[in-house]
Amino acid sequence: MATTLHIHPTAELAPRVLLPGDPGRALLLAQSLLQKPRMFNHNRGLWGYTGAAADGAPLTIQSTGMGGPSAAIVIEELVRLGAERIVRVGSCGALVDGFALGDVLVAEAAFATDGTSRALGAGELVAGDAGLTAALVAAAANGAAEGDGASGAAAEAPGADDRAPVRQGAVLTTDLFYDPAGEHADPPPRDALAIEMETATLFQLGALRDVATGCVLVVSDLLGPQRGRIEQEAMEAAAIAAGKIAMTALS
Ligand SMILES: O=P(O)(O)O[C@H]1O[C@H](CO)[C@@H](O)[C@H]1O
Ligand SMILES: O=c1cc[nH]c(=O)[nH]1
Repeated sequence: MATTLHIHPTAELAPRVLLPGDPGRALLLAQSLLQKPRMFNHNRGLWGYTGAAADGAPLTIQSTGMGGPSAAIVIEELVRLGAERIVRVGSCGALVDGFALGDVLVAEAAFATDGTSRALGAGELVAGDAGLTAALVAAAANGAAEGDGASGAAAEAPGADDRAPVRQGAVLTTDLFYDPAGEHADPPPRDALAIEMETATLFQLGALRDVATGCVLVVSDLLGPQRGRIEQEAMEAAAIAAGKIAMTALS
């Protein structure tokens, strides 16, 4: 079996991959979405799994760890091993009003304010694959219509009826979760809906390596006018909903 310096496959890699940051979320998604999951990687604590998705074809779920440098290593090695379509299933902090904890957001582009994507040559804004993004939006809309998109927490939140069921737009990718300069080193670009740490790197590497990339995010934090942090149980339910959206988009 082919191997790489950091990802040491212990099962086949599927050509389509879900990419959470959190290794625990990789395990949760593997247990929730895959038939007969097998460990794909455990080197460096970056848990990954391969099994059969709902459509019967193989799907790999591989964690990146946190931040662009770790994500860039994992994505590069997955591509070298044969990954063709990759969807990040991440968490984010909403920067604007209108989100509730557990909402799902499709990131169609990322403002590259992190060092990794910039080192890879990203300009100010880097986009994901248009077809994969459209498939994510469609899958999220269907999931929301069936009550399976945003989490129950979002559905019960005050003002939930006023929100579009699926939000799509640009996110801000940054290097710092804890920023000593304040909430953010720079005022966030006005049209960034949320902040997170890996999407610009994923999209830039996708463009460089000719691999289709997309991103669906769960709102785990409210950083705009309203403040809050999601509970673990609600995070897990929303992550499974986001994972289903990503799996459907890759079908
Ligand atoms: O939940 P994940 O996918 O790790 O994503 C977000 O969560 C981490 C920070 O808590 C960063 O990796 C950020 O991008
Ligand atoms: O990077 C991140 C991820 C989740 N929530 C945040 O506030 N920032």
